[in-house]
Amino acid sequence: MEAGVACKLNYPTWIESERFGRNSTGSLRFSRIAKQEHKARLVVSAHFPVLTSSNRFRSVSFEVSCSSSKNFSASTIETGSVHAPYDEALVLKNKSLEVEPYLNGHSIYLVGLMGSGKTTVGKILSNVLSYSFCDRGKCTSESIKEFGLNKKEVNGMSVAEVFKLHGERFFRKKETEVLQRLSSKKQLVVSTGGGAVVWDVNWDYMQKKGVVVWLDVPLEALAQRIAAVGTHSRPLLHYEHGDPYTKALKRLSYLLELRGKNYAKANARVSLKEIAGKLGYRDVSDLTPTEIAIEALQQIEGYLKEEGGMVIAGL
Ligand SMILES: Nc1ncnc2c1ncn2[C@@H]1O[C@H](COP(=O)(O)OP(=O)(O)OP(=O)(O)O)[C@@H](O)[C@H]1O
Ligand SMILES: O=C(O)C1=C[C@@H](O)[C@@H](O)[C@H](O)C1
Repeated sequence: MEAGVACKLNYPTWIESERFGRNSTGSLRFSRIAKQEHKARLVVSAHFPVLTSSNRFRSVSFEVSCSSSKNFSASTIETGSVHAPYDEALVLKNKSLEVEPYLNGHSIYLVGLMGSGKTTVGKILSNVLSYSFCDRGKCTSESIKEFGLNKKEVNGMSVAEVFKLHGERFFRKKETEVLQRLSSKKQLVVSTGGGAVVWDVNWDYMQKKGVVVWLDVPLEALAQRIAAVGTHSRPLLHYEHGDPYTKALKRLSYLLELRGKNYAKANARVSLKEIAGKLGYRDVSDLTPTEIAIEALQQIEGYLKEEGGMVIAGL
């Protein structure tokens, strides 16, 4: 009887469809009752190892035991292993559902050096949380019509042109105006400019109804990303000489020295080095933007739990 029930229930399929969470290692137990025939209860205990960059599948070892309404003592009917895929979209969704009650509508402000992924990760977070995404003022929500201060244009000019014509200070003032206007809104994910952390007043605006999250990416990885797309749209890199990678690395090192203590004031820090270490990856470039977004939610949850939930003024 037991083997027959086990075959019908196809337990490797459950293992693949169950939530494994994103712990780097651990174990799970779950059971199903087969209504047909002898009302048997099958229990699967699964143990899953650390993820490695070379393999985004987990080799899950399992033990299946079975008991029936007539015979309560469980007997092991099979042990073995299956390859369970790591479904990052599902993990992200589950994490967002866990975080939502703590977040309670707080906006998320992403800060970090240029190229750190504020736009890329921000879009993923806004989708999964159903928040409006704002790239320095331009928001996806129709109800928020802000002055545009996004990457492509400020009053019709590129950021590079604004820096050239009006200077950095003018740009920063506009950035502050945008943050001030966004500060009264909830349910936003905001990708801020790399230098937004420098002016104290911006912190008051970001933290009024928001949690500030620092995307902490190693300088070499940032320089690689920027070199891949070119430095033309990032005016602060134009002060340096050399090939795009060298220009980016030099300027970013200088900016980090200047701003490091400001980024460190963020409520939550997402360190790519730490995530790569936890997941057993050799290099931060192995991390997907979704894996980074999951860690951001994890860090936000940690911060809000520590703060006793909804402590941010006005919520
Ligand atoms: N996790 C990642 N892995 C690899 N490339 C990434 C990752 N995240 C972002 N990128 C790439 O890095 C570049 C910069 O990303 P993005 O525009 O999201 O950063 P940003 O912090 O908004 O930058 P900026 O402040 O300069 O506008 C883009 O080309 C993007 O595709
Ligand atoms: O680090 C900075 O100061 C900047 C970063 C980019 O996001 C742009 O907002 C602009 O190039 C300034």
